[in-house]
Amino acid sequence: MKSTLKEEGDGVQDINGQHRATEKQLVTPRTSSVASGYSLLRDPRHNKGLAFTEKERDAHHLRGLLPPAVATQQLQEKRLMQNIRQYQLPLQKFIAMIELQERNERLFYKLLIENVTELLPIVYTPTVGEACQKYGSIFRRPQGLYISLKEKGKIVEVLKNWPQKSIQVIVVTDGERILGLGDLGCQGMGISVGKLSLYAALGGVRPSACLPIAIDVGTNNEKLLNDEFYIGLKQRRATGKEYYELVHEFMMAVKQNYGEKVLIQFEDFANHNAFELLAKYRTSHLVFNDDIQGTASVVLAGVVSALKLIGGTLADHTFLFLGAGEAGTGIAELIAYEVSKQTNVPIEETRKKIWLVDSKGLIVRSRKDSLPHFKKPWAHEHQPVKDLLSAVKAIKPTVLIGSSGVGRTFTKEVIEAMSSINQKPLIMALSNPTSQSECTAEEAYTWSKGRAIFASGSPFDPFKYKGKTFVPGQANNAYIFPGFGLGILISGAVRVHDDMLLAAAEALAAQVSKENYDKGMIYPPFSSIRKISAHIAANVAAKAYELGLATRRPRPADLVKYAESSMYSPVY
Ligand SMILES: O=C([O-])CC(=O)C(=O)O
Ligand SMILES: [Mg+2]
Repeated sequence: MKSTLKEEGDGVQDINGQHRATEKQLVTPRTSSVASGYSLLRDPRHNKGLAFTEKERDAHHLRGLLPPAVATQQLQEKRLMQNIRQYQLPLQKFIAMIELQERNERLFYKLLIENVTELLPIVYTPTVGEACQKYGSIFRRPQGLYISLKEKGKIVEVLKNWPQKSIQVIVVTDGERILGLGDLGCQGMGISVGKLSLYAALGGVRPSACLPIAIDVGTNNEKLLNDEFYIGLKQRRATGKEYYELVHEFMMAVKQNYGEKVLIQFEDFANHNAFELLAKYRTSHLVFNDDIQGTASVVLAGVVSALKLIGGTLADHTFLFLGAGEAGTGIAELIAYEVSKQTNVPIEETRKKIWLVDSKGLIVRSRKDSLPHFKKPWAHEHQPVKDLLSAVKAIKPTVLIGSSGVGRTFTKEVIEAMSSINQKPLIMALSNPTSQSECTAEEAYTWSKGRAIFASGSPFDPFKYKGKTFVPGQANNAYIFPGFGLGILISGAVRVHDDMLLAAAEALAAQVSKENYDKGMIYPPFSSIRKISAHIAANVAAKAYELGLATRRPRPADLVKYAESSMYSPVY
């Protein structure tokens, strides 16, 4: 199927064209038309470097500005990969990739798509975490919009300063809980940029339709407050009314500027704000919280897929979580919701096979009054249990999920206890980056004597145990949000519904092959992520139509094909 719109000039396709005007129609004093000559070489969106052909060199006033050799995109890729592989440190590779993104965007995406297994850990988790920690000292060009308390009252104006006018996806963070690394303030921008690079590379959303945003209300990170290179406001975090007013102004300004159909992804907000913002805006805006909803969907997919290895139905299993924040309670709720749909048992009942441990021990009824609202549904009847190991012994879970943000908490004793209860314990160590993972792949396989089915949020290399190679899966929301976003855009969905998260999980689980299972994998490999994303997008879009939330008419007959044909291609 042919895509409906093709943008002039940059050879990329639009996937949600209803509101869109072409770049030409949108020319205002703030935008410039496509550059030529010297400025073309410095325009990352259109630059091709040595790959400009003889004809293009004549047409765009490039004669003499480039050396005589004409390279293919493949040759450019080869050279760049050679260069990147020479760097020892992941952060050096990260900087090389950012510089490429700022120099030649299409080459950046081509490289990322074709070498996704190697480069995902560089532009994304875990390296992006280190990059955010050091963002001030490695700062180059701004890659997104910074909205701080100084911009209060002027946010519409700030949005207008961004050169691209037809935005389809915004990733916004306030930097308070970046991965499992805590408060990184304004330097959380690195996460917004990284997530949106994945929207384009893995989900095929046009890069020019993506807008990374950091909301800066200060930071409580002393180290950053005392860091001379810190790029954010040097003050402690604003809270309460001041905080909520700024966020509200932002939400309203987005709608005013870009209309109803821009997807706003909340990323790495602290628990106390994440739940509240999602609840507040999900009925009035097209919002998605990646840490609550994206993580829930990817983990549900992993558990459903793992049933082929561990047996039983979803309803047969007992779940124990370490960590009862956004990820933990989000996953727990989506699993309970799915079981309830499958069995026709009310969700209040299906929650009872899901237990959560937080820093104070097992969440039980006697603690209910002192719990924040998002933990209350999990306060089941049980005597107090003080730590994870005791909880494993008391609850006897079949599935253990780490979402605590605290590394090395799945100890040898915990994994051994899981292995004594289960023939094939399912162990998911979700916290990021690698330093915060609840255990390593090596630990899970060794301590379970090769019996664990293991997946983790951050990537681990395959591990050989007693002659067998185990390939750990990466239970990271990166599998979900790019395809999920694409599904929203191709259907013109105006709201996110939990059933769309189930649809995404179902599509992802369906992509795991026998070959994958044979290696112990419960997710398909990232190398086929564009295909996976198209299937996720199609399933999400189908659900949006079914729920009456889709606005694109007519509904494309073959949604997988339509998703594929709508995807951004970085080929020159
Ligand atoms: O960014 C990632 O790798 C996954 C995620 O959302 C988080 O850990 O907060
Ligand atoms: Mg996150």
